[in-house]
Amino acid sequence: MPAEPPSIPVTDDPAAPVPAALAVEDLSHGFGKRVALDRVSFAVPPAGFTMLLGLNGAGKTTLFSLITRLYTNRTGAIRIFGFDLRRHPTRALARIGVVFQQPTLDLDLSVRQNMRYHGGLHGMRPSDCEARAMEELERIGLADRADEKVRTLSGGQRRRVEIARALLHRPSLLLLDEPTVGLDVEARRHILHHVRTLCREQGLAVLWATHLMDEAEADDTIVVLHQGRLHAAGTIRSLCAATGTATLPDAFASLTSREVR
Ligand SMILES: Nc1ncnc2c1ncn2[C@@H]1O[C@H](COP(=O)(O)OP(=O)(O)OP(=O)(O)O)[C@@H](O)[C@H]1O
Repeated sequence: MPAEPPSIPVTDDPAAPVPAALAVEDLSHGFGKRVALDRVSFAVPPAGFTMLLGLNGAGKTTLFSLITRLYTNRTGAIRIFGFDLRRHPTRALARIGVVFQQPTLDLDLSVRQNMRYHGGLHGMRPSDCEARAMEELERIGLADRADEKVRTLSGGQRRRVEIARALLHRPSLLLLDEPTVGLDVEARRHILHHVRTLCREQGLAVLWATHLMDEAEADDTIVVLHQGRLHAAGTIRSLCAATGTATLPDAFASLTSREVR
Protein backbone atom coordinates (compact mmCIF):
# COMPACT_ATOMS: atom_id res chain seq x y z
CA MET A 1 0.00 0.00 0.00
CA PRO A 2 1.49 3.40 -0.91
CA ALA A 3 1.72 5.80 2.02
CA GLU A 4 -0.92 8.54 2.24
CA PRO A 5 0.59 11.80 0.98
CA PRO A 6 0.99 14.54 3.57
CA SER A 7 -1.95 16.89 3.68
CA ILE A 8 -0.96 20.21 2.09
CA PRO A 9 -3.49 23.01 1.74
CA VAL A 10 -4.44 24.24 -1.74
CA THR A 11 -3.34 27.77 -2.50
CA ASP A 12 -6.63 29.62 -2.97
CA ASP A 13 -6.69 32.49 -0.50
CA PRO A 14 -10.27 33.43 0.40
CA ALA A 15 -9.04 36.76 1.81
CA ALA A 16 -7.42 37.77 -1.47
CA PRO A 17 -8.97 40.96 -2.92
CA VAL A 18 -8.77 39.66 -6.50
CA PRO A 19 -10.39 36.31 -7.34
CA ALA A 20 -8.13 33.46 -8.38
CA ALA A 21 -7.35 33.34 -12.09
CA LEU A 22 -8.65 29.79 -11.98
CA ALA A 23 -10.46 28.02 -9.18
CA VAL A 24 -11.13 24.32 -9.64
CA GLU A 25 -13.43 22.90 -7.01
CA ASP A 26 -14.19 19.27 -6.39
CA LEU A 27 -13.89 18.42 -10.07
CA SER A 28 -14.27 14.85 -11.28
CA HIS A 29 -14.38 13.37 -14.76
CA GLY A 30 -14.40 9.86 -16.14
CA PHE A 31 -14.47 8.00 -19.43
CA GLY A 32 -16.84 5.12 -18.88
CA LYS A 33 -15.54 3.38 -15.78
CA ARG A 34 -12.10 4.98 -16.03
CA VAL A 35 -11.70 7.83 -13.58
CA ALA A 36 -9.49 10.54 -15.11
CA LEU A 37 -10.02 13.20 -12.41
CA ASP A 38 -11.14 12.45 -8.89
CA ARG A 39 -12.46 15.37 -6.80
CA VAL A 40 -9.67 17.75 -7.75
CA SER A 41 -9.51 21.22 -6.13
CA PHE A 42 -6.82 23.86 -6.50
CA ALA A 43 -6.42 27.51 -7.44
CA VAL A 44 -4.17 29.49 -9.74
CA PRO A 45 -3.25 32.91 -8.30
CA PRO A 46 -4.35 35.99 -10.32
CA ALA A 47 -0.79 36.52 -11.56
CA GLY A 48 2.34 34.40 -11.68
CA PHE A 49 3.50 30.99 -12.83
CA THR A 50 1.68 27.85 -11.72
CA MET A 51 3.01 24.48 -12.79
CA LEU A 52 0.62 21.56 -13.11
CA LEU A 53 3.03 18.70 -12.58
CA GLY A 54 2.06 15.15 -13.46
CA LEU A 55 3.27 12.07 -15.28
CA ASN A 56 1.57 10.54 -18.32
CA GLY A 57 -2.04 9.75 -17.52
CA ALA A 58 -2.18 12.11 -14.52
CA GLY A 59 -5.26 13.85 -15.96
CA LYS A 60 -3.66 17.11 -17.15
CA THR A 61 -5.20 17.10 -20.63
CA THR A 62 -8.59 16.06 -19.27
CA LEU A 63 -8.42 19.00 -16.89
CA PHE A 64 -7.52 21.36 -19.75
CA SER A 65 -10.41 19.98 -21.81
CA LEU A 66 -12.81 20.77 -18.98
CA ILE A 67 -11.40 24.28 -18.43
CA THR A 68 -11.71 25.06 -22.15
CA ARG A 69 -15.18 23.48 -22.36
CA LEU A 70 -14.25 20.80 -24.85
CA TYR A 71 -15.81 18.62 -22.16
CA THR A 72 -18.58 19.76 -19.83
CA ASN A 73 -18.07 19.26 -16.14
CA ARG A 74 -20.97 17.41 -14.58
CA THR A 75 -19.61 17.64 -11.05
CA GLY A 76 -17.68 20.33 -9.20
CA ALA A 77 -17.06 23.86 -10.42
CA ILE A 78 -14.57 25.81 -12.51
CA ARG A 79 -14.30 29.58 -12.05
CA ILE A 80 -12.15 31.87 -14.16
CA PHE A 81 -11.50 35.23 -12.47
CA GLY A 82 -14.68 34.59 -10.52
CA PHE A 83 -16.85 33.67 -13.52
CA ASP A 84 -18.42 30.26 -13.24
CA LEU A 85 -17.68 28.42 -16.48
CA ARG A 86 -21.10 26.77 -16.67
CA ARG A 87 -23.11 29.89 -15.87
CA HIS A 88 -21.00 32.51 -17.67
CA PRO A 89 -19.05 30.59 -20.34
CA THR A 90 -18.51 33.52 -22.71
CA ARG A 91 -17.16 35.86 -20.06
CA ALA A 92 -15.03 33.12 -18.53
CA LEU A 93 -13.56 31.87 -21.82
CA ALA A 94 -12.79 35.41 -23.04
CA ARG A 95 -10.23 35.66 -20.24
CA ILE A 96 -8.19 32.61 -21.18
CA GLY A 97 -5.68 31.90 -23.92
CA VAL A 98 -4.82 28.27 -24.66
CA VAL A 99 -1.93 26.36 -26.18
CA PHE A 100 -3.07 22.76 -26.54
CA GLN A 101 -0.74 19.77 -26.35
CA GLN A 102 -1.35 18.86 -29.99
CA PRO A 103 -0.47 21.58 -32.50
CA THR A 104 -3.54 23.30 -33.94
CA LEU A 105 -2.10 25.61 -36.61
CA ASP A 106 -3.12 25.20 -40.24
CA LEU A 107 0.15 24.27 -41.92
CA ASP A 108 -0.94 25.55 -45.34
CA LEU A 109 -1.88 29.02 -44.13
CA SER A 110 0.64 31.73 -43.36
CA VAL A 111 1.39 32.70 -39.78
CA ARG A 112 -0.57 35.92 -40.29
CA GLN A 113 -3.59 34.07 -41.74
CA ASN A 114 -3.64 31.68 -38.79
CA MET A 115 -3.60 34.64 -36.41
CA ARG A 116 -6.30 36.47 -38.36
CA TYR A 117 -8.60 33.45 -38.30
CA HIS A 118 -8.18 33.06 -34.55
CA GLY A 119 -8.79 36.79 -33.94
CA GLY A 120 -12.02 36.50 -35.91
CA LEU A 121 -13.18 33.71 -33.63
CA HIS A 122 -12.68 36.05 -30.71
CA GLY A 123 -14.69 38.77 -32.45
CA MET A 124 -11.68 41.04 -33.01
CA ARG A 125 -11.81 43.66 -35.76
CA PRO A 126 -9.36 42.84 -38.59
CA SER A 127 -7.30 46.01 -37.99
CA ASP A 128 -6.99 45.30 -34.24
CA CYS A 129 -6.17 41.72 -34.95
CA GLU A 130 -3.45 42.68 -37.42
CA ALA A 131 -1.84 45.12 -34.97
CA ARG A 132 -1.99 42.67 -32.07
CA ALA A 133 -0.66 39.82 -34.21
CA MET A 134 2.39 41.82 -35.22
CA GLU A 135 2.92 43.01 -31.63
CA GLU A 136 2.96 39.46 -30.28
CA LEU A 137 5.00 38.07 -33.18
CA GLU A 138 7.53 40.86 -32.64
CA ARG A 139 7.70 40.07 -28.94
CA ILE A 140 8.34 36.39 -29.60
CA GLY A 141 10.85 37.03 -32.38
CA LEU A 142 8.85 35.87 -35.41
CA ALA A 143 7.57 39.08 -37.04
CA ASP A 144 9.80 38.47 -40.05
CA ARG A 145 8.07 35.11 -40.68
CA ALA A 146 4.49 36.49 -40.64
CA ASP A 147 3.83 35.84 -44.33
CA GLU A 148 5.40 32.40 -44.52
CA LYS A 149 3.38 29.22 -44.44
CA VAL A 150 3.49 27.54 -41.05
CA ARG A 151 4.75 24.41 -42.81
CA THR A 152 8.11 26.12 -43.36
CA LEU A 153 8.67 26.79 -39.63
CA SER A 154 10.52 24.55 -37.17
CA GLY A 155 8.67 22.83 -34.31
CA GLY A 156 9.90 25.43 -31.84
CA GLN A 157 8.83 28.30 -34.10
CA ARG A 158 5.37 26.78 -34.55
CA ARG A 159 5.00 26.60 -30.77
CA ARG A 160 5.99 30.25 -30.53
CA VAL A 161 3.31 31.16 -33.10
CA GLU A 162 0.75 29.26 -31.00
CA ILE A 163 1.75 31.26 -27.93
CA ALA A 164 1.53 34.56 -29.85
CA ARG A 165 -1.88 33.50 -31.18
CA ALA A 166 -3.15 32.53 -27.73
CA LEU A 167 -2.33 36.04 -26.50
CA LEU A 168 -4.05 37.93 -29.37
CA HIS A 169 -7.20 38.83 -27.45
CA ARG A 170 -5.21 39.85 -24.32
CA PRO A 171 -6.27 37.03 -22.02
CA SER A 172 -5.41 37.30 -18.32
CA LEU A 173 -4.82 33.57 -17.90
CA LEU A 174 -2.67 31.53 -20.29
CA LEU A 175 -3.01 27.73 -20.27
CA LEU A 176 -0.28 25.62 -21.85
CA ASP A 177 -0.43 21.82 -22.03
CA GLU A 178 3.07 20.27 -22.27
CA PRO A 179 4.24 23.15 -24.49
CA THR A 180 7.89 22.11 -24.68
CA VAL A 181 7.54 18.38 -25.33
CA GLY A 182 9.49 17.29 -28.39
CA LEU A 183 11.48 20.53 -28.64
CA ASP A 184 15.26 20.84 -28.41
CA VAL A 185 16.96 22.44 -25.42
CA GLU A 186 17.30 25.85 -27.04
CA ALA A 187 13.65 26.00 -28.18
CA ARG A 188 12.48 24.86 -24.73
CA ARG A 189 14.58 27.52 -23.04
CA HIS A 190 13.29 30.24 -25.37
CA ILE A 191 9.61 29.38 -24.81
CA LEU A 192 9.91 29.03 -21.05
CA HIS A 193 11.84 32.30 -20.80
CA HIS A 194 9.24 34.09 -22.95
CA VAL A 195 6.29 32.89 -20.88
CA ARG A 196 8.04 33.70 -17.60
CA THR A 197 8.81 37.20 -18.90
CA LEU A 198 5.13 37.70 -19.79
CA CYS A 199 4.21 36.66 -16.26
CA ARG A 200 6.64 39.10 -14.73
CA GLU A 201 6.14 42.06 -17.03
CA GLN A 202 2.47 41.77 -18.03
CA GLY A 203 1.07 40.36 -14.79
CA LEU A 204 -0.23 37.33 -16.66
CA ALA A 205 -1.39 34.24 -14.78
CA VAL A 206 -0.01 31.05 -16.33
CA LEU A 207 -0.96 27.41 -15.85
CA TRP A 208 1.85 25.34 -17.37
CA ALA A 209 1.20 21.58 -17.51
CA THR A 210 4.28 19.42 -17.71
CA HIS A 211 6.06 16.33 -16.44
CA LEU A 212 9.46 18.08 -16.76
CA MET A 213 10.45 19.09 -13.24
CA ASP A 214 13.54 21.00 -14.36
CA GLU A 215 11.15 23.66 -15.72
CA ALA A 216 10.12 24.64 -12.17
CA GLU A 217 11.48 27.67 -10.30
CA ALA A 218 11.49 28.56 -6.62
CA ASP A 219 8.58 31.02 -6.65
CA ASP A 220 6.24 28.90 -8.77
CA THR A 221 3.09 27.39 -7.38
CA ILE A 222 3.43 23.66 -8.05
CA VAL A 223 0.25 21.61 -8.31
CA VAL A 224 0.96 17.88 -8.16
CA LEU A 225 -1.58 15.75 -10.00
CA HIS A 226 -1.15 11.99 -10.03
CA GLN A 227 -3.50 9.35 -11.39
CA GLY A 228 -6.37 11.81 -11.40
CA ARG A 229 -5.91 13.06 -7.85
CA LEU A 230 -4.44 16.23 -6.42
CA HIS A 231 -1.54 15.25 -4.17
CA ALA A 232 -0.24 18.67 -3.15
CA ALA A 233 0.01 22.34 -4.06
CA GLY A 234 2.60 24.88 -2.96
CA THR A 235 6.09 26.18 -3.65
CA ILE A 236 9.01 23.79 -4.06
CA ARG A 237 10.15 24.81 -0.59
CA SER A 238 6.79 23.99 0.99
CA LEU A 239 6.51 20.65 -0.82
CA CYS A 240 10.03 19.73 0.30
CA ALA A 241 9.32 20.82 3.87
CA ALA A 242 6.10 18.79 3.99
CA THR A 243 7.81 15.66 2.69
CA GLY A 244 11.16 16.03 4.43
CA THR A 245 12.99 16.09 1.11
CA ALA A 246 15.55 18.41 -0.48
CA THR A 247 14.56 18.56 -4.15
CA LEU A 248 11.38 18.74 -6.21
CA PRO A 249 11.93 15.30 -7.80
CA ASP A 250 12.34 13.79 -4.33
CA ALA A 251 9.25 15.62 -3.04
CA PHE A 252 7.28 14.46 -6.09
CA ALA A 253 8.45 10.88 -5.57
CA SER A 254 7.44 11.01 -1.92
CA LEU A 255 4.05 12.56 -2.68
CA THR A 256 3.22 10.05 -5.39
CA SER A 257 5.10 7.09 -3.88
CA ARG A 258 7.18 6.66 -6.99
CA GLU A 259 10.85 6.11 -7.61
CA VAL A 260 12.76 9.18 -8.81
CA ARG A 261 13.84 8.64 -12.41
N1 LIG B 1 -10.99 10.25 -24.67
C1 LIG B 1 -10.64 9.38 -23.73
N2 LIG B 1 -11.24 8.17 -23.65
C2 LIG B 1 -10.90 7.27 -22.69
N3 LIG B 1 -9.95 7.49 -21.76
C3 LIG B 1 -9.31 8.67 -21.80
C4 LIG B 1 -9.61 9.66 -22.77
N4 LIG B 1 -8.81 10.74 -22.56
C5 LIG B 1 -8.04 10.42 -21.48
N5 LIG B 1 -8.34 9.19 -21.04
C6 LIG B 1 -7.74 8.52 -19.87
O1 LIG B 1 -7.82 9.43 -18.77
C7 LIG B 1 -6.62 9.37 -17.99
C8 LIG B 1 -5.99 10.76 -17.97
O2 LIG B 1 -5.50 11.07 -19.28
P1 LIG B 1 -4.95 12.51 -19.68
O3 LIG B 1 -4.69 12.49 -21.14
O4 LIG B 1 -5.87 13.54 -19.14
O5 LIG B 1 -3.58 12.56 -18.85
P2 LIG B 1 -2.30 13.50 -19.09
O6 LIG B 1 -1.82 13.87 -17.71
O7 LIG B 1 -2.65 14.61 -20.00
O8 LIG B 1 -1.29 12.49 -19.75
P3 LIG B 1 -0.26 12.75 -20.97
O9 LIG B 1 0.84 13.57 -20.39
O10 LIG B 1 0.16 11.38 -21.34
O11 LIG B 1 -1.01 13.45 -22.06
C9 LIG B 1 -5.75 8.30 -18.65
O12 LIG B 1 -5.98 7.09 -17.96
C10 LIG B 1 -6.27 8.23 -20.06
O13 LIG B 1 -6.07 6.95 -20.61
